Formats: sequence, C-alpha cells, structure tokens
Amino acid sequence: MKTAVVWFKTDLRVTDNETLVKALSQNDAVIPVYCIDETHFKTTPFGFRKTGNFRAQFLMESLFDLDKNLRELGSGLLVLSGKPEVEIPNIVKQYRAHRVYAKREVAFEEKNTELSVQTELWKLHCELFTFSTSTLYHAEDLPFSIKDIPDVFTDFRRKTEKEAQIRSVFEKPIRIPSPEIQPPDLPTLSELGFKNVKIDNRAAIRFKGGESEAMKRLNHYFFGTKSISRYKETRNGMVGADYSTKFSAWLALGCISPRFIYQELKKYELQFGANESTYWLVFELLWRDYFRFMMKKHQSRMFRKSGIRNKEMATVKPDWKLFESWMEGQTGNDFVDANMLELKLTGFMSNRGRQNAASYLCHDLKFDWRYGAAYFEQQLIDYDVCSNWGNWAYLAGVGNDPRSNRYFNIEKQASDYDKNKLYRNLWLNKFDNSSDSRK
Ligand SMILES: Cc1cc2nc3c(=O)[nH]c(=O)nc-3n(C[C@H](O)[C@H](O)[C@H](O)COP(=O)(O)OP(=O)(O)OC[C@H]3O[C@@H](n4cnc5c(N)ncnc54)[C@H](O)[C@@H]3O)c2cc1C
Repeated sequence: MKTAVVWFKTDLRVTDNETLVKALSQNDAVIPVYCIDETHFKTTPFGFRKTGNFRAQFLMESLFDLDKNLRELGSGLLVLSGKPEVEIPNIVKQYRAHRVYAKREVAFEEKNTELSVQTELWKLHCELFTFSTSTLYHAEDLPFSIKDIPDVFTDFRRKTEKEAQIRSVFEKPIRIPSPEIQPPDLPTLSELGFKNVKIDNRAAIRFKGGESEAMKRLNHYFFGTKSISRYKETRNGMVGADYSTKFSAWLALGCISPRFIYQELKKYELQFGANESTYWLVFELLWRDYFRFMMKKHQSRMFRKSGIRNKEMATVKPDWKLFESWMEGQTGNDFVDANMLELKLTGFMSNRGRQNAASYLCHDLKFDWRYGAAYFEQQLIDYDVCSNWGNWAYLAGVGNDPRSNRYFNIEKQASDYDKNKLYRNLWLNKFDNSSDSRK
C-alpha cells in the first residue's frame, strides 16, 4: 500500500489543487497535513512579528474550513505545530509514507524551509514532489525562461497574453482515502500570543478565512451583484465592500486559485458579457503572477535595500518617532493617516492607499522602504511575500518600475480619490468604532 503525505501551506483548498490531485492519483492513501510553522510567529530583524493577529485569525479559520472540506471527502486535516523540517518527517515515519507532495516555493525563506524538509526526507528515503499551484499562468507555459522574463511588466504581459495559455482547473476530488484523522485542535489566538481580533465596524469587509468563504465572496462579486462588470471604474475606490474584489486574502492563503477565478470569470462573461472591467481583473491577476515570477528570477535580491536595480536610495538616519507616527496614523497628513489607521484596525488597505502610504514613507519621510514592507508583512491580512515586497520595492524605486522615481503627490491623490473626504472622515473621526471581539 502506497501512502503519501500532502503538505498544505498557502494552498488551503480542495478545488484546483494539483498537489492533492497528483498525490491521490499516484498513491493508495494520503494524509493531509498542515504545520503551524513557529518561525511564522517570531519577530523579524525589522522588529515586527512575521504574522500579526488579523492574519493569524484568518489562517485558523482557513484551517478549520479545510479540515471540514477534507472530512466531507472522507479524510481530514492533521495539524502540527513546530518546525516543518522536524514535524513533516515525523509524520512520514509514523505513517510509513513514501512520498510528500507540496506546493513549490519561490521566495527565499520559504524555499529554504522546503529544502530543509527535503533534506530530512531524503534521510528517510522519502521523496518530495512539488507543484506550482498559485499563479494564473504556469511558469512552464511562459514564452520566456525565468531568467529572461522582462523586468518591465508591460513587456511581460503583452508577450504572455499573446503566446501563453491559461491551464484549466483541477476538479475537486470525489473521495480521499486516508487513515482515520482526529479533528484538529487548533490553537487559540492567545495561545499564539495574540489578543483577540476586534472587528472595527468601519472595516470594508469582514474577511473570514477558508475556501467556502472565498467561493461565497466570488459568487457575490460576480453573479450576485455583478460588481465585476464595473470593476475597472470602481477599483480605485476606498470606501465599502465592492469597489474591488477583496479576493486578496483568500488568494494569499490559497483558499482560492487564480485559475478558478478565471474559469468563473469566463462563465460570467458568457452569461452577462465581457467588457473592459471583466478583462481588468485578469490584468491585475497578471501583476500578481508577475511579482511571483520576479521573485523566482531575482530571489534574495528582492529583499535588498538597493533592490534588483542595485540602486542606492538616499535615506535619512532612522527617526523611530516618525516611523511610529506613520504606523499609528499620526503623521499629520490626513490621507496617509486615514489609510494607516485602516490598516492598523482592520488588517486591510486599498491598493490606492497602499501606494500612497508606501510612497510617503519612502519619498517624503525618506525612510528605508524595507521597514515599511516588514510592518505591512505583520499587519496585512492578505500578506503575500511576492506581492508585498515586490510592490514595496517598485514604489521605493529599486524594483520593477521603468520610471526612475514613482513619487505620489499625496495632496493631489487625496483630492482625486477622496474628493469629498468620505474616506478621511470615516477613519479620522474620534469615537470608538470597535465592536465585539471574536473568538
Ligand atoms: C505597498 C504595497 C503592498 C502590497 N502588498 C500586497 C500583499 O502583501 N498581498 C497582496 O495580495 N497584494 C498586495 N498589494 C497589491 C494590492 O494592493 C492588493 O492585492 C489589493 O489592494 C487587494 O485588494 P483586492 O483583492 O480588492 O484587489 P483587486 O483590485 O480586486 O485586485 C484583484 C486581485 O489582483 C491582485 N492584485 C491587484 N493589484 C495587485 C498588485 N499591485 N500587485 C500584485 N497583485 C495585485 C490581487 O491578488 C487582488 O486580489 C500591495 C500593493 C502595494 C502598493
């Protein structure tokens, strides 16, 4: 009897999960496993936690939902805590598994963890099989080798759209043969060292983790409200649930795949018509792909202060009081402050807000951009290593931007995108908006 471990990471779904499907087709039984990696909850060299409470909560909800979905297919999720390079081999030994299947990583730390696990598995004569499962276009289908991918997005997009095809999705398995798996005992936020998350009733959306919630959000945005047909005009908005898709948090943890979104988008277009807005979502998902491919191409250079351009940025000696005022939304610039408060109190900020808040830190305060990226890493509910560090480097002027200085004139941005101060008034008023805490 051939038994394999499926090691879930940021692919917390059963639909369109090639890793799971391949493990099922090549083995008699599989053991779905998630390891709560202790390093993900440590403090980084920049002084922030790698994961903050909003994402921790979202992760636990996603694991709960994945277990439920796996159980409906006859299996369940085995949840471990510790170091993957210790915990995954232990499970392999316990179940005498001969293979481990997992998502393929591209970023520096994640890749190192993957390699450490692989090294330990080799000692047990167990092989690690990995699959690229998080992009719209598969890396192998691109019209360039990774090292030749253009460093300018438009060049990448045009050629890719012209010459590559998007693969179809992997259907959800019908049944998962597994040994009996006890329901997981997920840690509470306080066990992970966090206070309970408080819901601010001004939050654009109540993000709840898991594939089931991701599907609900997609159906709401596409077929329920048809908001997708207006996306191109509304996507720069800042107030409310439906100015943009809000798919990011579910995409970041892999509760939904970009190819599944694409498949549903095509269904929607057949039924209700295609327009510039429906296309624009593909355009944005291509940005997401792009930062992942850039990470694969440039690796640890994506995290350097001088970035992939090896460009020295003129920064000032760190003034931590100033940095704190930025984090706390107390710089005195009302547009930046409103955005930073939204991030602090909800774990989310619009794309327009992120661009302005990042530009302000890099170009107005002349702060080392990596501190901003590290704070976002802690704080964002939708943190994705490639999208976060890639966008930050881009805005700091050391990344993939062909323009030499992407400076945002914040006053102009505020009057263009928040003309009637609706957004600023929402976040800068003084009364307490936090409501009940959730368990
Ligand atoms: C400084 C900075 C940091 C960022 N950090 C992250 C991050 O950690 N995680 C993350 O998912 N996005 C990040 N983004 C990109 C973008 O701001 C968010 O994806 C978006 O605001 C999420 O809201 P949405 O899902 O409603 O987006 P929508 O406008 O509905 O876009 C749909 C999807 O397209 C993708 N997308 C859109 N814009 C971008 C972009 N510029 N780069 C990469 N993907 C994009 C996202 O997956 C998003 O969910 C960052 C942008 C900036 C400027």
